[in-house]
Amino acid sequence: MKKVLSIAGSDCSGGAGIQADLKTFSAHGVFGMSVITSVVAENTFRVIETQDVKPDIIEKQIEAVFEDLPPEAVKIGMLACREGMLAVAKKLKEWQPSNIVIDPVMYAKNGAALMDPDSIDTLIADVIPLADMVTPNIPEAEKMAGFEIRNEEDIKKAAEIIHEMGCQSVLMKGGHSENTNEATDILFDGTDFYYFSSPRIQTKNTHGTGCTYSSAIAANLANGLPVQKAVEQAKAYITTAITHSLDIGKGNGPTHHFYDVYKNGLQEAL
Ligand SMILES: Nc1ncnc2c1ncn2[C@@H]1O[C@H](COP(=O)(O)OP(=O)(O)OP(=O)(O)O)[C@@H](O)[C@H]1O
Ligand SMILES: Cc1ncc(COP(=O)(O)O)c(N)n1
Repeated sequence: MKKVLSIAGSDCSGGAGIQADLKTFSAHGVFGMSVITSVVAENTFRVIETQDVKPDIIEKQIEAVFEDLPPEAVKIGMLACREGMLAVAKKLKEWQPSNIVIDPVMYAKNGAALMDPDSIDTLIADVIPLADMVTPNIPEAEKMAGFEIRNEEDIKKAAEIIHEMGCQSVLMKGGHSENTNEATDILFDGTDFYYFSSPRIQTKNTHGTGCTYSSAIAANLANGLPVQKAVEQAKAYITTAITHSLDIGKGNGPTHHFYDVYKNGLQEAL
């Protein structure tokens, strides 16, 4: 069985972060592992408080995983602060895993900050260059690229700027472009642009979509799929997981991760 590691924050309400990542890994038939960077007291409608894990403990968790169970892919989610980013970058440079997928989490769905805005320079200089794929949503891409994204040309321009930061590919997620009937993501591999579209589902229950999507991509890469196929199948998975998302909690409910969701997603992708 392939092994996949998530380096991310803990969402005690189970919809996003490490919890979403591990559910996604199980649904993809890979062995999931976790390095927790921050403990977030949050639920479907608010973030109460976060406590960042000490950089030394982040490093030791990574050491514990890699010296014993080296993963075939690594997904990186919430990195709250500069010190945590540097700890992760240091250990990944040391262990050099394949298939690193980085979801540059900056805000929760309700707008609460999950990353110190002052650490964006460290994210760009020290973390992004490690990535085989970076998966920003539109607001995150705007912060990274440094300009407002208004149309498809802007999305492509931002993808090129982010690619220049040293990652192998960039997947621009279109979940936030709410004035269209489609949810379209655009992958840039440094040469070509590839489009992945699904019908836009009318639901408020999208807590954890970004976490789930990047984890599904990492699991697919670990299972040996080439990059475009990994994204295509992850797109089918997230679309089905949103279609069957759960109307629980007072805010944005979570996506659904039953094994049949993966099977259905795969069938839709084929
Ligand atoms: N309402 C929707 N219907 C269909 N697909 C969606 C919808 N919302 C998001 N998606 C898809 O879900 C995936 C995650 O994209 P999204 O932009 O929501 O990520 P994110 O912003 O990082 O997540 P979050 O907002 O939860 O932090 C993308 O493939 C996107 O196209
Ligand atoms: C610990 C943690 N990590 C990430 C997110 C964002 O989740 P998403 O972008 O998938 O909705 C979150 N709300 N909490």
